[in-house]
Amino acid sequence: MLQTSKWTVSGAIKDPKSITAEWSPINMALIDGVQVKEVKNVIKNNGHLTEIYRMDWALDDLSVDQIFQVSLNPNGISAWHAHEVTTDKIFVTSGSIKVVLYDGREGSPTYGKINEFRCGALRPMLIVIPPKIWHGIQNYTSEPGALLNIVDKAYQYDDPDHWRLPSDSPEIPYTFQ
Ligand SMILES: Cc1cn([C@H]2C[C@H](O)[C@@H](COP(=O)(O)OP(=O)(O)O[C@H]3O[C@@H](C)C(=O)[C@@H](O)[C@H]3O)O2)c(=O)[nH]c1=O
Repeated sequence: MLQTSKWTVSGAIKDPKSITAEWSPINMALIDGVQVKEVKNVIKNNGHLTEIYRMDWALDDLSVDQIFQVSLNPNGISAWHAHEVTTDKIFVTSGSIKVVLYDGREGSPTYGKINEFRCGALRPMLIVIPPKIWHGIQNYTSEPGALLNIVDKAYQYDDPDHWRLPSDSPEIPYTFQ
């Protein structure tokens, strides 16, 4: 590196690499079984179109049994959720929402791993969350946000496939800031 005269000041720290050439965070090795399908908005004269889900993306061979929407108030947090047999396919459709995953499956090759995605209108993507993966969402903006959840097993009113942990559970090595 070219030696230059001293120009920094005490305490200055040089940035490490933080992003790949495809504009993804560098430490984003996915939890085993998690898939991400990034899409691009089609901008039209009168707005834009965004594909949410296609069977021919061939992400898995699961059916679509139900789609529901979750809105998240500004600065809202909804965490932690897990399902034993249901796969969540989450797509943030408005605002910007952080989607955080944690692999608590003992024996998994990515046991203990966290994935954090910032997604929404600015960076549209479908996140496939296999069963038994803990997940939480945070609207870290002051604007409303919403997501669609495409599931392969519809919500069972009498016996929900849904486990919860508090958003600040020490069991999951993640802190919502
Ligand atoms: C999922 C669902 C819930 N409900 C009811 C059950 C409950 O009284 C109320 C809130 O449901 P939940 O507690 O599951 O909602 P919520 O706590 O927002 O959980 C949701 O958060 C996102 C991030 C997820 O990952 C999903 O697991 C989904 O369950 O809505 C339905 O009527 N239909 C449904 O399809």
